[in-house]
Amino acid sequence: MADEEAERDARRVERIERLEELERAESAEARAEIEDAAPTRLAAGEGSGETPRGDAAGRPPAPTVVVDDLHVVYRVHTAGTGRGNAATALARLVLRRGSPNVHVVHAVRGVSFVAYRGEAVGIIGSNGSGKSTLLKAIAGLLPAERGRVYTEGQPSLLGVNAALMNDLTGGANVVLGGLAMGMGQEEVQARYQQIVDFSGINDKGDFISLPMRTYSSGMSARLRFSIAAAKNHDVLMIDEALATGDRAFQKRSEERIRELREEAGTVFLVSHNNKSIRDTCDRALWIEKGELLMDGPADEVVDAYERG
Ligand SMILES: Nc1ncnc2c1ncn2[C@@H]1O[C@H](COP(=O)(O)OP(=O)(O)OP(=O)(O)O)[C@@H](O)[C@H]1O
Repeated sequence: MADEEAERDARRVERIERLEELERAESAEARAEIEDAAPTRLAAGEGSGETPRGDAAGRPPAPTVVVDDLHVVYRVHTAGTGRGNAATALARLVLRRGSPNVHVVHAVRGVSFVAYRGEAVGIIGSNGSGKSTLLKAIAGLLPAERGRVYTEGQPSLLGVNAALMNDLTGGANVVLGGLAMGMGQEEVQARYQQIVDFSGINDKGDFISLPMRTYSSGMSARLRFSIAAAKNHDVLMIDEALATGDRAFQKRSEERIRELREEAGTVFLVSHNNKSIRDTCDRALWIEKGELLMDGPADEVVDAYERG
């Protein structure tokens, strides 16, 4: 048992060193050399029990996200009671006790996994189990209390709460969103109609010229997904967006997610819709109380989750 753990740790360290080497590599040739030199076991999926597919030449796939013993803690400052004085505050400092008014939530507890290019990874678990927190930490929006996250490229978190400007029209938000994702003016113009058509916002009238605050939550979520999905991402993380669209939109989204994966990206999908996870993902992580309970083929993990 201890040997297995030591072996796993050694593999993690090797993977991390290789990713750091990749980060430092100055040219595409140097990166290709490092990737070619990677021992196959570095590319084998830890915990999933599956060896991820390689490329057409049989080379092992490149890791895009390495999460290593990640812990994320929220500290919520609750309203004080007004009691206490400088002496009690000093005692707390000296005794290294936290403030009684700080509520600590340990939302992610020691999660480790490696995701690869071309994978779609579903994240499932009950309410409050830590799924969204995990995605935010991978996107770099929350700091790790302990452990580390390594990513290849800039991960994009697409949530139903992603910030668009509610007072602006849907159309203006398509332009803003495209620019914010790094597209040029011309590219945004070229893709504008495709984004609007994909979202289906104009299917029942000219809604795209109305302010977004007049949209239903489903319409807003569809437009957000359509804007984000217009670009190719190294790592795209989607939080529940599919749950809010109708069946036709969900089908289009699943198709687009498949394309994004084929374009060599990695997609993470948080959803309470088990069918979406089964249809869209090949692998799933089951998170419960902040811990990784199971990591494996999506069908097997969802089956186990449904059995409870
Ligand atoms: N901003 C925050 N401040 C403090 N605690 C938080 C915050 N966000 C989430 N939490 C807590 O962290 C834990 C994990 O929440 P998280 O939103 O990651 O779960 P989830 O699995 O995505 O839940 P759901 O399925 O309901 O969306 C919960 O106990 C939640 O109360």
